[in-house]
Amino acid sequence: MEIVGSKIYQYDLPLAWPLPLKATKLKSRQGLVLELKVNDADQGVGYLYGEAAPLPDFSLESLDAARQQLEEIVSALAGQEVDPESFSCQEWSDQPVYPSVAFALESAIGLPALRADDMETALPVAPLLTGSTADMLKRTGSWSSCWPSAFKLKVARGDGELKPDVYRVRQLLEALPESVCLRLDANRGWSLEQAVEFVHQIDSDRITYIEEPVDTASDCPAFYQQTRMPFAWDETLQNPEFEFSPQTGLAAIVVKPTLVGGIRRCESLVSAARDAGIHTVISSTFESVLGVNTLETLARAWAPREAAGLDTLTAFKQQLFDQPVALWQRLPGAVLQQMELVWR
Ligand SMILES: O=C(O)CCC(=O)C1=CC=C[C@@H](O)[C@@H]1C(=O)O
Ligand SMILES: [Mg+2]
Repeated sequence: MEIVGSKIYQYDLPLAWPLPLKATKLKSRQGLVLELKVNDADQGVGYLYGEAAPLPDFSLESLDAARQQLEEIVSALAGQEVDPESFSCQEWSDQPVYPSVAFALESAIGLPALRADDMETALPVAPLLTGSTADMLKRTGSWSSCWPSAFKLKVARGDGELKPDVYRVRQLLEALPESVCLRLDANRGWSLEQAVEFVHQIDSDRITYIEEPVDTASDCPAFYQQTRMPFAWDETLQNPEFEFSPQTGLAAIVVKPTLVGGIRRCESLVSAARDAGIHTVISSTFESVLGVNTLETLARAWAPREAAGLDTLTAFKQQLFDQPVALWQRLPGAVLQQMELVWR
């Protein structure tokens, strides 16, 4: 496949409420959309898209740095032949490629090769509960479709106080059918003692796992030993030096390509986890609908039966687009015009 041309657009989409991250409350979400014009021996000329949307507080690269690196790599790719099945963007840069940039490039080029034949069967998703306990109970209380296997919610957001989390989890478990579990995410917000104490105060049988339960990752095995509560890795995977090796008590890896890297890096983590019998949850980072659609394709390819962590579009007041966009087609003019063309 030949890269015939490329453009980079920038979006700025309002969020439905200020999104609490670590230090920041985000009112609008910004990101880059890469458009590649390609010529494929079988398909002819077409358009492929990728999204680079570093998340403030979570990504190490800024939007400007991502944009600059994306420009450098697409310049190097102009007129070049690439193999969608093995394309690795690191081969086109002297610098370590930022995760968000690798995700944009490798998903734009590699996604057609990963698309499953069956894109119709619904992908299971673990809905993300946000806001106050009342907001969460309102959402679960008016649940009208099939119950998911699990909901996800954040814990350890207070100032070290365990009580609010304990009450919230107890209330939710009481309100939900017995068959529904919770996935909790502490984002490394607890000490080992706090995490252990928390588990002792809840009905741990209906907690699938706690993502990053403790502030010191090397304490995870001790956490499991003292509680028998499975844990999952998210932040741990974001260390570029990280190499997968299974640990007792590790239930799942929560893979966020925008924060971990491109298809090649994520694929190697997913396959190492699979070999070790560890679950993979593909998860989003508040990307636009374009990025979330890409992540859905990856989830179908890598972990089709696992409830994916893709319930983040509800945070947007307005979506980049509402209609399905066919592969190889150019995005409609009205969608492109909503964004700023920042490079061509
Ligand atoms: O993983 C999911 O189910 C949804 C996404 C999600 O929870 C997150 C996305 C990005 C940053 C955090 O707010 C949070 C996480 O840490 O997992
Ligand atoms: Mg997490």
